[in-house]
Amino acid sequence: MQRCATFARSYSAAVRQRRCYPASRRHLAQAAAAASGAPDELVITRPDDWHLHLRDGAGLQSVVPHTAHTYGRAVIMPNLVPPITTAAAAVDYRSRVLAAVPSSRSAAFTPLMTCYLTDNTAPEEVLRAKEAGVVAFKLYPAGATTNSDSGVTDFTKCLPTLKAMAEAGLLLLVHGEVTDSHVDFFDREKVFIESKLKPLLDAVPELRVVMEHITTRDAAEFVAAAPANVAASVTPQHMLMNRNALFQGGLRPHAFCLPILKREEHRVAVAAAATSGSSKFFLGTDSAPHPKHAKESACGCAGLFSAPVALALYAHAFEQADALQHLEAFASFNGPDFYGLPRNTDKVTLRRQPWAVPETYEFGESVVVPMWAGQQCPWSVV
Ligand SMILES: NC(=O)N[C@@H](CC(=O)O)C(=O)O
Ligand SMILES: [Zn+2]
Ligand SMILES: [Zn+2]
Repeated sequence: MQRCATFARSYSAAVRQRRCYPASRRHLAQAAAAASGAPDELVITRPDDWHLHLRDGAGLQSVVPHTAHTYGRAVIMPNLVPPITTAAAAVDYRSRVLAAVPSSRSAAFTPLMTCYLTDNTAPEEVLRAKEAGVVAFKLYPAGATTNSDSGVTDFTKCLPTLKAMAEAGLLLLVHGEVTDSHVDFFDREKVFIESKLKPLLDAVPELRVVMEHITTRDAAEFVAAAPANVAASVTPQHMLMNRNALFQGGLRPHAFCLPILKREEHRVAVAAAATSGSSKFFLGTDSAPHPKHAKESACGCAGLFSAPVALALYAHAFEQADALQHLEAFASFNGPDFYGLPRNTDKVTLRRQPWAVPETYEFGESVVVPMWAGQQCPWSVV
């Protein structure tokens, strides 16, 4: 709020001084930025998306180009129907993803595959996954989110497998929510940290763990204080939106994702952690497309499709926090460093050039409503 007021003031001052009316929204924004000393252009190392849902079939063809266009690599989530539970299935899925990459980016975009952890994943599967170039296993507590019915019911059943992962250098990516019906929906993440994540880390202290899509002050503080083998990915929606977005003038299915948006104090804490410059927090959009009709339903699916707009919105969130100087590390350095992979070497350019986010994008036979649909996004990826 404070920041918006400052912008508004400096914009009017700029217009007054020049005694003219800028011709376009871009000029308006640039005038405001110039008056506040903010940059109009950011050139950063090409980012990676460390948490992405691409689906399969015709939908996959529609969404892959949005990510391949901007990012060097993406960690591809395995929650298909049926889920990708084996190294062999991950290898097949990787070839379908690669076939959907536009030819202009085919040599430049690398999907990093994951496998879905179940109660029955054998330690040998971890070794096969390692051989196949799979980078991580994904822990979905059974029933916690979209397509998670085969998820883990009790992590102690997986201990030998988790130990094999630590030995092989594979990461564990965690959807950090409990599913007990007596736990308030908005407390699922906080309760998960105490009742599941801490015991898991005590049992396998050497395992590299990413707490995915953190949404609470509790998670931000937990990760910041944890040892160096624990990190977190952060989505644009959890930096920019609080739970009021779910009820703005009526029920808003396109703001529904899991973990669900939280109170403003949690948004502030998550945004502060992401923009702090700490190397423990990195970009993971959790872009999760669902057909428009599946969201606008009596029992709507969870997930925001952010791939076309996420990087620009992260820039917006970092600017709101006066922390644009930390955007590049968050988007392009902290993720590969944590995964033990090289950083990208080429660049992308963001320009202060507002654009109206389309109401829909093509999604197979259907359409998908993106995050920020119909709203102005102040930054563009050139
Ligand atoms: N984030 C979501 O709300 N949905 C994701 C699943 C997930 O990441 O939990 C999806 O696959 O649709
Ligand atoms: Zn999740
Ligand atoms: Zn996800």
